[in-house]
Amino acid sequence: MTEVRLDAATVTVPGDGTDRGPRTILGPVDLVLTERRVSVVGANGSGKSTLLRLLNGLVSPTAGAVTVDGLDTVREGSRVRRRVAFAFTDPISQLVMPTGREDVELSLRRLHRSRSDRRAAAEGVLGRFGLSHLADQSVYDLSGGERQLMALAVVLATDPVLLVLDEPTTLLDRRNTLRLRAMLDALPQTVVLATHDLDLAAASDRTLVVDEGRIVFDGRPRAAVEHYLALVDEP
Ligand SMILES: Nc1ncnc2c1ncn2[C@@H]1O[C@H](COP(=O)(O)OP(=O)(O)OP(=O)(O)O)[C@@H](O)[C@H]1O
Repeated sequence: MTEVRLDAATVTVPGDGTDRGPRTILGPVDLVLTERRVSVVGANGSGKSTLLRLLNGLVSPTAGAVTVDGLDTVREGSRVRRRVAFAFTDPISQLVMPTGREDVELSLRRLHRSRSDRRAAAEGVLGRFGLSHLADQSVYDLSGGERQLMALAVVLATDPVLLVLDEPTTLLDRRNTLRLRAMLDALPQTVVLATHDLDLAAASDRTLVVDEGRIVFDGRPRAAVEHYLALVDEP
């Protein structure tokens, strides 16, 4: 079981040189996450991505601490990143190689030094995600949904213990959303995801509602969604 711990984690950004001074965009947040599926909901700009980015050290807390299985995301950043995969909303920012196969192989370079081992392992990963037939197609020629699934295969290739997903269904149609949900359901990994898709949020074990940089609700998904809807419906 993976444990994510935030101890008074706070993110303050410097002033922008105008009249705005430093601004706390998240926190302080105290959390211990051990559930297999955690979702994060909140309005645009509420701090969801910032919270997610703390989990693999993409953002460092300016005060407090974040640990994953006891590893500090700042002091032990590279060890944390080997355990925590992060998938961005837009898969094209994840796919850096011309084809999915090359991208999966790139992910595997640390695990498999020999080129032939890497090839074989990549084939296995692509097969596992039903993407073998798209492996050699330019990533720019994939549909949005195919690209999203390919990006997930790339980050999951190294078998991370925690998968962090920032709005994974934003670019997907209903069919691909359902495909992605089925794929997530089958994953053994712990998943923390931010989403505006309230059905997806409700399918988790625990939901956090973020508002203006604070966790304003933390609990059962259905109750969290109701809390969030009441919040956004306020005049
Ligand atoms: N590096 C930064 N410097 C200054 N402000 C930032 C920085 N990163 C985020 N912010 C601000 O912090 C707030 C929270 O941003 P964040 O991306 O976490 O929100 P979000 O809930 O993920 O939003 P969305 O649903 O629109 O993706 C926003 O007002 C954003 O402009």
